[in-house]
Amino acid sequence: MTNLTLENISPKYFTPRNIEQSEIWNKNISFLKGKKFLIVAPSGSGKSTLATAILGAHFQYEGNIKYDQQTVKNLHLEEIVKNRKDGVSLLFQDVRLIKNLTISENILLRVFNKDRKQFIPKMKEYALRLGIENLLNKKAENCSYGERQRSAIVRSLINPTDFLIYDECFSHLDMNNKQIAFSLINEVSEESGSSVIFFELNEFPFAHDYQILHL
Ligand SMILES: Nc1ncnc2c1ncn2[C@@H]1O[C@H](COP(=O)(O)OP(=O)(O)OP(=O)(O)O)[C@@H](O)[C@H]1O
Repeated sequence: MTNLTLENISPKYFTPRNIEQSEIWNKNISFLKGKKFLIVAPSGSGKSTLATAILGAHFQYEGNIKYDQQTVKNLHLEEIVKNRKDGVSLLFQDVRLIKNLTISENILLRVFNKDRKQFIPKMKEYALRLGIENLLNKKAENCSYGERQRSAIVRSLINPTDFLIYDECFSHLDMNNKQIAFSLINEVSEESGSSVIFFELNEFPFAHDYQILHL
């Protein structure tokens, strides 16, 4: 997928405050593969609503979301599921690791039916960068929230989709880990040619070259 388009979308179950000023709701926006975006919005303004709508997880919005020329609302469930393997992935705000699997098992789930062994060196390298290399054999349920967040970031990068979406993915990380994770996401996405779309409460407190959009 090279183009993710939002056509005049607005949520059905609530009306965002300041919707007229929004740079996204009720506008036409095209996210081009390879470009980087930071969507800034206060709590309750609809970040998770928009992120999950883009993933095709619900259709509770007016307007249309398109994957290239295809309208997401018209896709069959199997096509949406297929698309999540290589088109669009979302790191949910609540992380969603499978609690009784180890961190490495959770990470390698994103490899699907490819040969897992070939992804192990990359997993170890990313885990080392994020300081979780000693947790790979630990069950997710026994890890702290910040450790799970770092693990989920590795999972998102192990077999990257065309569009990588992150919903407040640094919320439990200290500044040092935030910067390390941000750099890793940039490096991997640039190598794979993926787009990155961050949803954040505030702008990043460090230098970046992301296009900022206010929800
Ligand atoms: N399924 C739903 N049905 C009805 N209202 C909902 C539903 N999901 C979310 N809302 C409401 O929609 C609004 C936006 O919620 P959303 O979770 O998208 O915001 P957010 O910007 O991600 O918030 P936060 O930063 O606090 O996580 C809120 O007022 C919320 O209560």
